[in-house]
Amino acid sequence: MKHILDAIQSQAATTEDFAALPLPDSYRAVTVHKDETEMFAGLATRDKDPRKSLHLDQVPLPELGPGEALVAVMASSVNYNSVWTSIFEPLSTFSFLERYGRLSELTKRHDLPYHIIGSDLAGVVLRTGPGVNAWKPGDEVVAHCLSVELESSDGHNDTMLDPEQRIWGFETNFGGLAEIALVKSNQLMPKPGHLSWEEAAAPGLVNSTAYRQLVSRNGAGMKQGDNVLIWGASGGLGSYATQFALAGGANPICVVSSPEKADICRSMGAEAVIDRNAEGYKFWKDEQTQDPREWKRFGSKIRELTGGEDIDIVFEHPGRETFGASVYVTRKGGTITTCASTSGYMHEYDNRYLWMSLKRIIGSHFANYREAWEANRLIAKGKIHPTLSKVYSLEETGQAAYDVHRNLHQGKVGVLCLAPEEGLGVRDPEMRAQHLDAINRFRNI
Ligand SMILES: C/C=C/C(=O)SCCNC(=O)CCNC(=O)[C@H](O)C(C)(C)COP(=O)(O)OP(=O)(O)OC[C@H]1O[C@@H](n2cnc3c(N)ncnc32)[C@H](O)[C@@H]1OP(=O)(O)O
Ligand SMILES: NC(=O)C1=CN([C@@H]2O[C@H](COP(=O)(O)OP(=O)(O)OC[C@H]3O[C@@H](n4cnc5c(N)ncnc54)[C@H](OP(=O)(O)O)[C@@H]3O)[C@@H](O)[C@H]2O)C=CC1
Repeated sequence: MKHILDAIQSQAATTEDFAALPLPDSYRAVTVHKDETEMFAGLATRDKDPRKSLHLDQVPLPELGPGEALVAVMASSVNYNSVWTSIFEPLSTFSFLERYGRLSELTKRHDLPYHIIGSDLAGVVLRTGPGVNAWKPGDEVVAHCLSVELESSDGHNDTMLDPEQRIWGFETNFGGLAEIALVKSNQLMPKPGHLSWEEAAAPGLVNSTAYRQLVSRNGAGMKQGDNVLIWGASGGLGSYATQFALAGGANPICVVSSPEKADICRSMGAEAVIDRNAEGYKFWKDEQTQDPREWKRFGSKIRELTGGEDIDIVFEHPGRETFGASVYVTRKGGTITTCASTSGYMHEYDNRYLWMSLKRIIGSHFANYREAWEANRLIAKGKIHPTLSKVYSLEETGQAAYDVHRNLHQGKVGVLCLAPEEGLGVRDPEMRAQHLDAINRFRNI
């Protein structure tokens, strides 16, 4: 891999130079193993430890197919989907690989006894397959994680609706937590020049998801002045949702679980912040029974912070624990938009508050290429910033995933893949200097 890294670091290598670089037969990648999917059987979710299930393996280079690209990965990031993969919940991701493998001769490549995970990358294109014209070896890129086949008419209005829609590195193999990744070329986007490799790799998945869920007309279609309730406002998704709300002239009401996280939200510019731990909300009296008085206490706190107004849009992802409260505190005609259920996917809410007050629940999942492109463009223009806190080496990915699983992190956790150290890959230092404080806001806290 050294000659690849040297070419990238030289900044002088041409497209032809990159195209002529010999590719290795194998490379290092973070994997889960098919024969270990039962290793945590009987343990509580919290006790399933990604450090035990994530391996760093030497794996063979996959064959390059039409419309695809092989990318040298300089840096990646940990997403919660990699936590799900590593604890084999809600189901083992090998079932996704087996299903994908049944689709065609080419997709059979993905059905292996190991799963290379990871749904973000920043790096350099090494090779492109037949039919790829928009990208060439040597291009510095980030990759979004939408993988689609687009053979059906269903996906041609909004590619997220393709019946063969998958999340790369979660429902496909050859993901980004590795030295080399295999992507479809329509996952590629230009790497923002003012960011280092690890900063550029951090926003991708969560930034695109938050963009669709909150801003896009496919999601909540946020507008100026909206009161937006953001759960986990300093976490992966929430740290971008908060920035979108502020940049779009809305009013974020940020929910977090510690004074440090509340401070980060304030430093981003949010004024209304709720520390759910300090307030001691108990939306569930026991495993089966919610407590509407606690929804009301939460709603009163929101009214206190907004001058008496209720929520136009709830940015939901904790799921079971918070969903009843989210539906309750939404104003008449308002929207609850959800993309996940971290605390449990069987939600319960009082439907009277939904139908009588004409509220809507919108399901949202990742983003189409255009939405991911628009979200990346905002990063490239310095309107939205990475929220990278801590950076680990590829060897330490298990610990990185453990931090996210245990909610010990802030914003995003990065992983260096081929990049030998942090801070490399900046091509526009002048622009970087203009945004340095914002870029570093989450670092080392
Ligand atoms: C970007 C980052 C994102 C995230 O982080 S998201 C968070 C992580 N992701 C998750 O937690 C989601 C993980 N995935 C899942 O839990 C499962 O993946 C799903 C629940 C989403 C789907 O379940 P499944 O069993 O995999 O697929 P089925 O579509 O339900 O198909 C199973 C069989 O059921 C049949 N079926 C589907 N709908 C119907 C229907 N309406 N009526 C009758 N049958 C139906 C199908 O055809 C198929 O059948 P046949 O097994 O024979 O192929
Ligand atoms: N469908 C999609 O396209 C996507 C789905 N997801 C899913 O969204 C979820 C969140 O992802 P991400 O933001 O990256 O994860 P993070 O862990 O980085 O952030 C989530 C935040 O939510 C808060 N939170 C967690 N549990 C609860 C709870 N029980 N009640 C209230 N708040 C809670 C925590 O903040 P605090 O403790 O400060 O309150 C936490 O920091 C995951 O389940 C992930 O799989 C993520 C991206 C895309």
